[in-house]
Amino acid sequence: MSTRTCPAALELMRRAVDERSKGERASFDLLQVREGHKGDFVPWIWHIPCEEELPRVQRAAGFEFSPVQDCGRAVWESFASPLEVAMLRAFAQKSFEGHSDIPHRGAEVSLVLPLHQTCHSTKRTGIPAEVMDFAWSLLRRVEGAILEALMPSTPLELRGALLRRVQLPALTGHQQMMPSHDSFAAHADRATVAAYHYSAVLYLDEAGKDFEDGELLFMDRDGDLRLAPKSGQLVAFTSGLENLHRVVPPHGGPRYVLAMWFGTGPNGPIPCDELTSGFGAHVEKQRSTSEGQVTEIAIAMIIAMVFIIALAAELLRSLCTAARYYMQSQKAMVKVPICSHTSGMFGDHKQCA
Ligand SMILES: O=C(O)CCC(=O)C(=O)O
Ligand SMILES: [Fe+2]
Repeated sequence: MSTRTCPAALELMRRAVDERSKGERASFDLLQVREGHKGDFVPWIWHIPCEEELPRVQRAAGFEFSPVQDCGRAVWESFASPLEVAMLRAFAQKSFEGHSDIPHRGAEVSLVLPLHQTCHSTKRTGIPAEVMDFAWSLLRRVEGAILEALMPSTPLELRGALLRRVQLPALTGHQQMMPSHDSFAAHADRATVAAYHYSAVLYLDEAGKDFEDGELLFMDRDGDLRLAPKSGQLVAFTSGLENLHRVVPPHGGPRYVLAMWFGTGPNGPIPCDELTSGFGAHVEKQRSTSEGQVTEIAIAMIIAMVFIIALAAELLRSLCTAARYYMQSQKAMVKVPICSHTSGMFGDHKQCA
């Protein structure tokens, strides 16, 4: 069974989006609604009723799952250190901009891909071990934070992790955003991928500083709740329709995030072909670039060799000519006798050497 879309779930989501997109909507700052906050080093936690219809239609369509009993959202204001943020950003930039052979899909690079047991051998290309170790431990920390704040009833399994850059106007070519993954459209993560039960987003930039707008909006029935990204901030939420959300398009700079999804229950790892779909285009591009470079170098070497051979032939010819002249002049010098004339009592006398 595919872990991906279920048409009935998508239809439900479409209806919820229609219903919540009508008319003027009130808008509040999520962090101003301070229920559940206990102190500076603990997350803001909101418990909200679960949306039951989505899991129901997914189960009817044959998707297995462990029910998510407690729904909610949570925000950690400084979850990742500035060094961790800088490392993730640098790694994302490097992979998007072609300075490595890390597989990416448009402006997304998957961190889960190289760690996946069945994809591991074929797709572990170019990602430095220290980056993977660091990313892996960060992902485990996020998992631990979700377990603590949102209390799933069964252990979590990592089912997706994408480093993503959103930039407007969108870049073209191999760095363009994936239309199917653009988070500007209102959605519930679990409606688009049935195996996603908990979502988390780590922000690597700051709204109002690195870009304008770009807030995450939870589209609640009574209005929108805005969360303005801050560097190092983590937001986690249950992935059902209770957390229908969208991203306000940012302006004036790229907006980097690490988006992560976890699942409970028996789905198991997402099949390799689903995880790898669309990834790796840049690797191919790089290969063809390096093949092109090899051809160019070979042509340049052949031209240089022809030039050197012609030069050497010319040099040899000049040397031979010079040597011939020299030999001839030597011969001429030998053949011409050097004579001296002397006159004496017994007549003229000629003596040649
Ligand atoms: O970038 C964000 O703030 C949210 C991203 C998101 O909703 C998603 O990737 O599903
Ligand atoms: Fe989402």
